[in-house]
Amino acid sequence: MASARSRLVAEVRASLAVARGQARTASAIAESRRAAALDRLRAVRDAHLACVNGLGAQRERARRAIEADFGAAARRLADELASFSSDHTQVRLGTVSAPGCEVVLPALVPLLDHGHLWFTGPASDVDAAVRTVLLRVLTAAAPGWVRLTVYDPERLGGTLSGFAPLGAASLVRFVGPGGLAAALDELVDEIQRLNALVLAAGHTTVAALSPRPAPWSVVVLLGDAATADELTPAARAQLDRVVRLGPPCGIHVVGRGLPLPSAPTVVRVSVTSGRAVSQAVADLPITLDRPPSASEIATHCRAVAAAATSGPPAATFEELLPESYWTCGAADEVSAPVGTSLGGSSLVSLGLGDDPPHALIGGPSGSGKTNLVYAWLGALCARYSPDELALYLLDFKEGVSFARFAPSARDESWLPHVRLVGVNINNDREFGLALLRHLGDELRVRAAAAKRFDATKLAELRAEDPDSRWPRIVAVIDEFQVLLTGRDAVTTEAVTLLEDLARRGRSQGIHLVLASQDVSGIEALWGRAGLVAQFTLRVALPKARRILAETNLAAETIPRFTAVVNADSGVTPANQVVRVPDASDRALWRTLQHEMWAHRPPDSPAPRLFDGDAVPLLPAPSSLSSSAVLGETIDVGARPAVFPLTRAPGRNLAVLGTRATEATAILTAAALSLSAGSPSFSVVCLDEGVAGAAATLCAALPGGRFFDRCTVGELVAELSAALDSPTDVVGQHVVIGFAWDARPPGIDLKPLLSRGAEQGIHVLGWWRTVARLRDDLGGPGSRTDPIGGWVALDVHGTDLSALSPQPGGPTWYPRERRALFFDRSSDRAPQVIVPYEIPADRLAASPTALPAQNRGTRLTDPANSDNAAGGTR
Ligand SMILES: Nc1ncnc2c1ncn2[C@@H]1O[C@H](COP(=O)(O)OP(=O)(O)OP(=O)(O)O)[C@@H](O)[C@H]1O
Repeated sequence: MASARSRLVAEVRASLAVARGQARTASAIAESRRAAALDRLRAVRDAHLACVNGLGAQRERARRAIEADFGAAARRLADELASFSSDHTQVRLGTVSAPGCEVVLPALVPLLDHGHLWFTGPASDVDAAVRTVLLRVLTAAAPGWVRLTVYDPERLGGTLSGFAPLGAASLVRFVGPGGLAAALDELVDEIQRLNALVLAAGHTTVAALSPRPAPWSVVVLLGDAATADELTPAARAQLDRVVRLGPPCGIHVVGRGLPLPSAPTVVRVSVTSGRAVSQAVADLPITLDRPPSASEIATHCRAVAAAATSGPPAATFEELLPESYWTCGAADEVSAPVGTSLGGSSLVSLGLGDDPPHALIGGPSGSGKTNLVYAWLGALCARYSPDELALYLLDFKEGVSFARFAPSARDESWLPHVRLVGVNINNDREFGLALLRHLGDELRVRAAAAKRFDATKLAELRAEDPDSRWPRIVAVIDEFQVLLTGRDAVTTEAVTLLEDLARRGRSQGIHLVLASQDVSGIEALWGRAGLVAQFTLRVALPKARRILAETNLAAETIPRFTAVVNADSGVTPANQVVRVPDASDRALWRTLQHEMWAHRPPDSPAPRLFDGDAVPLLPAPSSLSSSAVLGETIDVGARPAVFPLTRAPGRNLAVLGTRATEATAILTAAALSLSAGSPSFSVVCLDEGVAGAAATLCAALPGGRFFDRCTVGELVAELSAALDSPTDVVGQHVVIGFAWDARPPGIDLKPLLSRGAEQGIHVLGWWRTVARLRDDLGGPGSRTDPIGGWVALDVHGTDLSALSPQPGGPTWYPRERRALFFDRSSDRAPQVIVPYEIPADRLAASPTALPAQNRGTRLTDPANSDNAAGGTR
């Protein structure tokens, strides 16, 4: 039993030993596996760490690379933007910076050649931004290539006063309140002209043209709610056109406060307190640049103006004059400098001869046309003697610009070259016509002489006929368009004469210089291509329109006191820009004129001066005359208009109209001039208003008899009776009748008017209406030939139809101190005359005059045939 137990114990023990062994083995295996797993874990951990470390370094490298690229790109962009801001098409408002980016970028908005810039916000903030923009634009473009038009109705330009120095180069213009519409009209005109130019060249913008034909025009509109009223619907439509069509033409609007139409070209910027925001810079907050101070602006603008007009100093007027006077010959041409070239110091001359033969000068009022003409005339007259050059000077504007060349009460000298001066003739177009007729006559004289000598041009005529004087004639007509305004006989004849002179004057040495400020004047010519083509010398002052060729816009860009001179009909390549000196100084001119006057040829006549505002004096009777002098004709010779009293039927004269002073002057001049002959006179006065003048006249007439309402019947009866016994009439008798229409009823003038003249009894009478004269002739439908001549005052042309050869009457609009005279026996058409003023000494009582109340001596009394005073009847 024990052994069994022992065996059993042994067996258990052995089993337990085996089990323990097995457990130890399993444990050792597990331990070694755990160790291996731990090793693996460690290795993985190490590898992970290494990987993480590598990735971090890599990421750091990548981050650095990205940052470096970003910095470089930002700097590149900043550089590009900076270069943009010096490009004139973009304008810098301030700066923008993106979050997280240390680089600050310029805030640029497009303007020139792109669009418009419209600000909103408090006016003072906006105005500061506008000043920044304008100064930037002026800085970016070449000097002279940006022009400003400023509409600032509230402060009358004060908001942008710093820009005023640009005015010295005509680069800024301030438009006053009320001027907006006109300024917009001008801009639209300009767009139209530039568009035509651009389209003609096959482009769409002026920027595509080279050279650029016109500077940029920046229109600054500083309006507010109150001034918005000035934008009438028409002005609004024009503004709309400027906004839509301006940018391709270089015309841009900048401003605030007006309802600017929306268009893709308008960049809007909202401004407040030094900050701004605009879609054009992605709505990023803009920090506006510090606005320039007024003094900074002024300094800069002065520099721009100076640069735009820079160059060596311009010649003075004295420098245009030669060292010795009158040394040049005019056989081939007359030529003289008018200034120095822009940017240079060489003198630029204007010449007239075979080519170019005639000149057109244009420019708006105040642009310097007259000054240029003075400069040219001074330089010409100093070079050519009066035998070489003759001047005819006419000025149709109100003013006396050429009067200084004629003698006056203060200065007896004259410019010896001047043959004729017409001033204040704006209402006397007839005087322009008279000059053209005179030149036409001269042309015919020269053409006949040339034919005799077989000469084809002036140089040949002068060579063939050295003993005669054939100066070149230069006729200057300022504001000549006045002559061509009106569809009447004056215009028609003037155009015909101009055409003839322009065509044939070239070879005969007759040259026309036409000046005008008015585009319409040039346009009046423009319709006559043949005429304009002869004016190949063109001179365009700043802003002159239509003087140069259509596509030549040089006059738009030139500064003040310069001119584009072009001797090839205005085509662009022939442009020469000249700086014209101040030649208007009176003292300088007086010295020059005195010097030349002192050396004038001994037979040099004083020029004829026609002053439309002056009243001519009745000339002294030169000879015994049988013609009545009525007034001065409007012509070069200042001839008196005369009405001969021949013994032919109808040699009676009617003065018609209600202007008593002028009617009296005409009748007085007629009677006094006739008194140089040997007629006897009766003076009839039927209007109390002129009784004094009539009595004075009567007293001045040798043997004059005076009749009034009470006695006129006796005179008419006496004269009518004399008609029936012609042998009773001795010598010539003239009845001067004041206000015939006021005579008492029953006194019939018809026999006297119809049959008197052939028997030596002439009636020179004043009727206040044409109808009353017609009544005295027998009523409507009666013959008017007893009135051989008439002088119309304030009577309309149509009223004169029965007395005039033109159907419907002459074209006549009554005007002060002018009358229309027609002599049936000699005139084809009536002519305008100026009634004379009667010198007081001509009205001194005649020693042979009868007392006023004396109506005595019988006309038919042979004892009175020599007009000696006789006894009373
Ligand atoms: N080159 C110049 N230098 C200095 N002053 C000048 C010059 N040209 C013109 N002026 C001055 O400018 C003013 C206007 O000139 P001017 O009378 O010649 O102009 P305009 O074109 O004839 O004008 P308008 O047609 O109204 O008569 C005058 O006072 C004149 O003295």
